[in-house]
Amino acid sequence: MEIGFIGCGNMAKAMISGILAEGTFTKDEMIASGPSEDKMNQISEQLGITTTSDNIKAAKNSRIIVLSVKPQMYDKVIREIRDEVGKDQIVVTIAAGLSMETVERSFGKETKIIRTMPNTPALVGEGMTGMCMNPYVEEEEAREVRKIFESFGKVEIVDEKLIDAVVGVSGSSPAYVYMFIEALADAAVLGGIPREKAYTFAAQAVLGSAKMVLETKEHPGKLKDAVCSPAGTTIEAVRVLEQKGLRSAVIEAANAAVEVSRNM
Ligand SMILES: NC(=O)C1=CN([C@@H]2O[C@H](COP(=O)(O)OP(=O)(O)OC[C@H]3O[C@@H](n4cnc5c(N)ncnc54)[C@H](OP(=O)(O)O)[C@@H]3O)[C@@H](O)[C@H]2O)C=CC1
Ligand SMILES: O=C(O)[C@@H]1CCC=N1
Repeated sequence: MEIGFIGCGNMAKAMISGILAEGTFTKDEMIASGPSEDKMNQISEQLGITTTSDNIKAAKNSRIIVLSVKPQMYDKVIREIRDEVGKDQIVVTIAAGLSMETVERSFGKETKIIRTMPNTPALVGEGMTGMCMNPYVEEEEAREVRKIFESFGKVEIVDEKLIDAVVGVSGSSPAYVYMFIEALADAAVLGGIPREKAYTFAAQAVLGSAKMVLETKEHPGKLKDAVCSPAGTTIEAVRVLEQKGLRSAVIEAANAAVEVSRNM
């Protein structure tokens, strides 16, 4: 197998779907493992990849091993598979709060580790991943894993000390953005728009705004100013958002996520 996922929950499924949609690997080149045989059979039916309830089988047979369990499960899972992981295999972590040093300590030997922080929009090919690697990883190997992650979105190589900040800005942030979309859609419903259409209006406005930032490379403040007509509707909404502390709420919220990741 080219790639094996140990643990196949929300994040692994998003990544696998993204990889398959892009054709980076075929179904036959991927394996995933998890504790529940029933759940793994369901995933095999849904995604068409090989699944197993045996983590050792998934680890032993994969060139690249993605540890996609909750951070609290890492040590247990690594102890289970470590004797089967050779020095040529690449271990990719996606957990918040777990340093490469901690992961290497659990392996108890020199191990090629690539630490990443992806996000769930990988499912639709619009993920954002922060990535770093330890010195045992060859440049070519890092390039390959980067390419895999680029098959479902954008990738930035960062220093490991910045990964906690990546959790705040992109790992966790889809949740805050969904809350914003939900609230905007509620306001649309209040204004008389049917609920289903309200989500389209709200989500498309967020998507388009994000695209404007990425594609025009203009400062977001400048783009905001261009929407605000003098004495118009938007500046009134901006006034209320400032009054209610939107910016401060977002900064405090993202920083709270960063702090949890730092202290995990
Ligand atoms: N969700 C997100 O947006 C993001 C998550 N992450 C990271 O991804 C990792 C996984 O998160 P997420 O996908 O949300 O979590 P999930 O709970 O959805 O997935 C974890 C999976 O691990 C399985 N599992 C539990 N115990 C074992 C075991 N002993 N061996 C193998 N598999 C096991 C679970 O199976 P079962 O359900 O049967 O118990 C479950 O399917 C975390 O480390 C998190 O920090 C990173 C970026 C974004
Ligand atoms: O909530 C979490 O801990 C994980 C990490 C980033 C997004 N979800």
